[in-house]
Amino acid sequence: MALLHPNSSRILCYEAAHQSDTMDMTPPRELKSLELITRLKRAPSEHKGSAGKVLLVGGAPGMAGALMLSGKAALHLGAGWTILEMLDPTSAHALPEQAELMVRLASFNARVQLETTAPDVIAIGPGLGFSALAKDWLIASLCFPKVPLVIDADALNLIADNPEFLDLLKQRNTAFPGMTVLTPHPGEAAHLLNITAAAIQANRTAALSDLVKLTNSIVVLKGQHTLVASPLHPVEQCSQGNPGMAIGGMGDVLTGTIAALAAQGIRHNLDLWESSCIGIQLHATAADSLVAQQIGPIGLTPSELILEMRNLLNKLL
Ligand SMILES: NC(=O)C1=CN([C@@H]2O[C@H](COP(=O)(O)OP(=O)(O)OC[C@H]3O[C@@H](n4cnc5c(N)ncnc54)[C@H](O)[C@@H]3O)[C@@H](O)[C@H]2O)[C@@H](O)CC1
Ligand SMILES: Nc1ncnc2c1ncn2[C@@H]1O[C@H](COP(=O)(O)OP(=O)(O)O)[C@@H](O)[C@H]1O
Repeated sequence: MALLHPNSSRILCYEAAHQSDTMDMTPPRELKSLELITRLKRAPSEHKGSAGKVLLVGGAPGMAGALMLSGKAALHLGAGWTILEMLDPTSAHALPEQAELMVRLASFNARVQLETTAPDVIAIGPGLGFSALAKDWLIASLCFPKVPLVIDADALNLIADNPEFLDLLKQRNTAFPGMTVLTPHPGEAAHLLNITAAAIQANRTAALSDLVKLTNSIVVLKGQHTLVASPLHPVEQCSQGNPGMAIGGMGDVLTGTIAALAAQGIRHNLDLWESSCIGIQLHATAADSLVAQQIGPIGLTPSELILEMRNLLNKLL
């Protein structure tokens, strides 16, 4: 399994180091977060400011779709405003099929842009790439105070490759505990821990615990039976979900979903941990619901999942 990795001695050490943990480890608790959705019920007087402003960063050339999917998810899961900071110049324009999204061309003044926009939640990573512009936005996001921050995809790879970004992440978590969530798939988790995806999959609970220790963040380890934990919360496991979700863009949708829930949560008494847990379970439950209607597993799309999440959320209010 993991022994094919060029750095196989590191993996052997990793697996050996976790053998005793594995034996002692109690199984993760089952994630049961959907009852929290009632907190999102809106008072008759609420306005878009109550639902919060989500700013999403990513969409480098060739991957604009990733950011659009996150944006569509944020919009349909209830964010008051959804702003896309798009890195691809040819895609940074209003989207006729989703005119509600506010699309901007990301430029090299990320810190000033963030200060001017004053988002309630930032999410960074879907299709972000590894350019100097991507790094500028990641640094500015990590340094932006107080608001919940969702870190996904290439933003995780940038943190894995640049120790100074990991330091910024830790400083952020010291100053604002519980305000940052990372959503790696096993490939990104492997990059962060400098092991293989196979080693992550061989002991997901131990890998998650190492990711929490490494980053001091809330961490969502995606894949079959997604796991979530934080420095303050033991591991919980999502029982829902299915292989119909194995399609590019599904993770981007989760990122936008968590961001939208966290933005509403600010005025609806949901913290980032709770918003992340709801997002994970709603995402997987919606996929199961679509498969039960024969919309998948084959050919289930992230865009269809967004609409099913909206249905479920409104049913559970
Ligand atoms: N429409 C678009 O523009 C899309 C753009 N995307 C972007 O493309 C970039 C690359 O991301 P990708 O995640 O596609 O590719 P990556 O190369 O980052 O990761 C894929 C690899 O991760 C590992 N992996 C992932 N999930 C796993 C699992 N459940 N079990 C075991 N191994 C697993 C596998 O080794 C797999 O080959 C990101 O910026 C992403 O946001 C993707 O989100 C797909 C959609
Ligand atoms: N077999 C599976 N069972 C349950 N969930 C899955 C399965 N395959 C993928 N998923 C879910 O789909 C999503 C895929 O995310 P990710 O790999 O980041 O996609 P992308 O980067 O292409 O948007 C995650 O939420 C993951 O948990």
